[in-house]
Amino acid sequence: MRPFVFVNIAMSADGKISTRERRQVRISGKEDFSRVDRIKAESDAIMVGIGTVLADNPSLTVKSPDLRAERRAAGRDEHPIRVVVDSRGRIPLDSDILHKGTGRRIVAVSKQAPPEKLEALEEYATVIVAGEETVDLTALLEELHRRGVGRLMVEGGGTLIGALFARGLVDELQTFVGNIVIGGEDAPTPADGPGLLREEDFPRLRLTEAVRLDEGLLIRWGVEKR
Ligand SMILES: NC(=O)c1ccc[n+]([C@@H]2O[C@H](COP(=O)([O-])OP(=O)(O)OC[C@H]3O[C@@H](n4cnc5c(N)ncnc54)[C@H](O)[C@@H]3O)[C@@H](O)[C@H]2O)c1
Ligand SMILES: Nc1nc(=O)c(N)c(NC[C@H](O)[C@H](O)[C@H](O)COP(=O)(O)O)[nH]1
Repeated sequence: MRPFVFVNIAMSADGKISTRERRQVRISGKEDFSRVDRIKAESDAIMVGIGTVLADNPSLTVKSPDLRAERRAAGRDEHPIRVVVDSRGRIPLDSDILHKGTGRRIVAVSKQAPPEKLEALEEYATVIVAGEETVDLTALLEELHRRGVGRLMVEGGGTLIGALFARGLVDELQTFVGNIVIGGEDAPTPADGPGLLREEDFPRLRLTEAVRLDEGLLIRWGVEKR
């Protein structure tokens, strides 16, 4: 058993999620950021790859005091569990994700992570070891489910999202398309990594919503079961 997994990503009109230097870019407007805050508050956990932590240093906390109060009233932590997928345990110990906001953190590593780093990390987060070289995403999702995660939001980046799609581990995709053009063949996109080759392996999507938001478009897709 694994959680319901949905991906939320903001991309430019030309399909890029940041610059070729992997510098964070503001693609969403106010309306989209408040939508993101709401879907975050509705989740049990929120997951990113280490590339996103190193590039953006996000805290992944719920920003709205009202939404935090709603979670508390429902007997939940103020913020969803923050999960970092970090094969070699590269996460800096002063990352915002380990410090900002109350609540639980999980760092998922593979057997390649140095034991002394894991020991230091355990002061701030629960460490889950899954996989030999990279993190075994299927095993990680099963472990998160065992720990009570029913609804998991994935905030990127492209490498992690590409790997989740390739393994058939995504149930829904929410894409905000913003009104800028970033360009660059090396700029990250919503599903990076090696990509898929055979058409029969491509995840098929079902359009569930397309609405104007800010100066862009929010598109929601369900992923067909294979
Ligand atoms: N626009 C947006 O909504 C948005 C959201 C998040 C990130 N970003 C951007 O994305 C970029 C970061 O993305 P990225 O692709 O470099 O990194 P990422 O966040 O996808 O992290 C990738 C890393 O995860 C680790 N990993 C461990 N196990 C793995 C597995 N089984 N499969 C895949 N990866 C595994 C690897 O170390 C890998 O390098 C940054 O430029 C950031 O600004 C944009
Ligand atoms: N939805 C969205 N629109 C964007 O324009 C953009 N650049 C991101 N990027 C995702 C990313 O990693 C963010 O930086 C975190 O969603 C915010 O992290 P904070 O909790 O505020 O620290 N996400």
